Amino acid sequence: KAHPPTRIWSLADFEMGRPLGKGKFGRVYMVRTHSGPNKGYIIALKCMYKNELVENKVEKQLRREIEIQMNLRHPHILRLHGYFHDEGRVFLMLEFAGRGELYKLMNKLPDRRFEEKVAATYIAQMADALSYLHSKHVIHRDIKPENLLLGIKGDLKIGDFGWSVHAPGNRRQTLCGTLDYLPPEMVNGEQHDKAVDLWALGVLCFEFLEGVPPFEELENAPAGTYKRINNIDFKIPRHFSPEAGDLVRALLKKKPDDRLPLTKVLRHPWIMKYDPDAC
Ligand SMILES: Cn1ncc2ncnc(NCCc3cnc(NC(=O)Nc4cccc(C(F)(F)F)c4)s3)c21
Repeated sequence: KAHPPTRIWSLADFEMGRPLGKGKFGRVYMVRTHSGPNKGYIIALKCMYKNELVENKVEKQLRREIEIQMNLRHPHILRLHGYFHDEGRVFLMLEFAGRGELYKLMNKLPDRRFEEKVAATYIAQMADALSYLHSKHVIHRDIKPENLLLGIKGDLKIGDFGWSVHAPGNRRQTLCGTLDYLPPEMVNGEQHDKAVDLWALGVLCFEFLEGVPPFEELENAPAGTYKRINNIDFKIPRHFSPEAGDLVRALLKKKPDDRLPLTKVLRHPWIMKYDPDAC
C-alpha cells in the first residue's frame, strides 16, 4: 500500500551540508531543512540514481525497504523520515546518526576489538531492536557492522533495511557482498525465518570481541567461508570470557530453532553482567 505522504519534499527544501559517506548505490549528505515547521532540522540525505537502481534490478528491494522502514519507530533503528524523487534520482530522508558508521570506529580500534563491556552494550541494543523488528514480523537479513551507525550518545542504530523482508522469506535477489554473516540456511538458498538475524547477532558478537568474523576465509573466499559456515567451523578464542563464549555458541547453531531466542539473549549472564538494565 502506498504511503499518503505527510508532505511532498524536494531538494529545494534543504541546504546541502558535508558528505557523510558513499554507499553501493549513491552518496549520503548531511543536510538541513531551511523552512516550514521543522526549520533547521538536520538529517542525512541519501541520493541514488534511478538508472543505477534499474540496471542492478534493485528498485523493488528499495521500495520494500521504504515500505518497511517508514513504519518503524525504535531508538536503535535508524528512522526513515520520508523519500522523494526527481527525474533521475531517488532520495531517502534518514535520521542523522551523530557518531557515524560503526565499522569506521572498529577500524580505529587496536586489532578492531571492543572491550567486553562495550560489546555487551551494543549486543543488548541490537537484541532490543531485533525484538521490536521480529514482533512486527520483519527480518533484517543483513545485520553486519557496515549497516550499523552510532547516535550522538554512542547508541547503536540499525540502518539500511535494503535486505529486510516480512517473515518468512526465501531470497529471490542474488546475494552479493560478504557471506560472512549469512547462516547455513541462507547460503544454501533454503527457506529462512527470523532466526537468520539470531545467527547474524552471534557473528556480530564474535566480530566485536575478536576483530574478525568467525568464519572468515581470506585465501579461498567465498567457497572457504561457505564451507566453514556449513560445517559450523569456528573456535571461541581463549581471551573470550566464558559467558561471552557461551552466548556466541548459543547463537551460532546450525538448526535455526536451536538458536537462543532474543528474550533469553537479553537475560543472558554476559549481558546482565554488563548491562543489568537491559531487560
Ligand atoms: C554515513 N552516515 N554518517 C552519519 C549518518 N547518518 C545517517 N545515515 C548515514 N548513512 C546512510 C545509512 C543508510 C541507512 N539506510 C540506507 N538505506 C539504503 O541505502 N537503501 C538502499 C539504497 C539503494 C539500494 C537499496 C536496495 F534496493 F538495493 F536494497 C537499498 S543507507 C550516515
